[in-house]
Amino acid sequence: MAAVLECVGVEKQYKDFALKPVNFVLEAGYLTGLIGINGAGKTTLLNILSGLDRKFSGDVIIGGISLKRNPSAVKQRVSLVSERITFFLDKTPLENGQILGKYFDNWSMEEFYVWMDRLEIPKGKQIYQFSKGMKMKFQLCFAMAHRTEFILMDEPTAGFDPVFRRDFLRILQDIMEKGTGILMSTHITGDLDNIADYILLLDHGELKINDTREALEDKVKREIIQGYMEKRLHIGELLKRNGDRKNDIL
Ligand SMILES: Nc1ncnc2c1ncn2[C@@H]1O[C@H](COP(=O)(O)OP(=O)(O)OP(=O)(O)O)[C@@H](O)[C@H]1O
Repeated sequence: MAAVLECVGVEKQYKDFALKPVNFVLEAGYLTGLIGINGAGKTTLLNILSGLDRKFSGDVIIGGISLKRNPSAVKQRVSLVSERITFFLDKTPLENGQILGKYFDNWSMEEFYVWMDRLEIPKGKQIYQFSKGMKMKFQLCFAMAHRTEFILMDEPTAGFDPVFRRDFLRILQDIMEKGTGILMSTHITGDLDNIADYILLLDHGELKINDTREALEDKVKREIIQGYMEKRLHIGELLKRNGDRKNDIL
């Protein structure tokens, strides 16, 4: 059975912001889009889910293991791709892999090479010389070599050029085909078209939508049809007002 990540009543309070109890379940092998405007709480939530931020209420359970009780075991099963994550910036991707890879049970140097080749990461260049997009790609390579069941991505497309943005969709599909679950935050909903299976919408720290994309599409289609019907009624009304009694039926 595919692993699940359960977010159970996760709450966090900052001075001027509250993440209200958040509950949802992610399934490995699917992509969930986490949508919200600036300041909605996306990064706050992703930092908690990845085990980076330990000061929160509630719990995160992956494959039955509690983040609160066993953070190191959970961190072996989830990785975070985020602009805020730091590696050894004065070292090369290869050196980072050699130094940090040994902390991860499932680390594969071979997989690390394969992904660095695929994403055209200069293996021998120090990371501080990388552009924003290159750093994000490097982190994705690192996450793939770490071979976790879930990858959390915080606005990954922000630094990508339009050409790579398109390639990135193919990459996400390949990752999912390997059985990995993806939770990807964005405020560009177009990034999720044709790829997201589930949608979460955060609004001022509150989870307002937690649904499949299909269900949301059906709802919108129903609303469009409803709108169309209303328009018809309005036209009927117009005709009536214009003295056309024949169209009373409308
Ligand atoms: N360390 C902190 N101390 C106090 N408040 C914080 C801290 N980190 C974040 N916040 C606040 O929490 C709220 C949510 O921030 P967060 O970064 O999670 O939003 P976001 O949805 O990721 O936004 P963006 O799309 O701009 O990245 C914001 O109001 C922010 O000011």
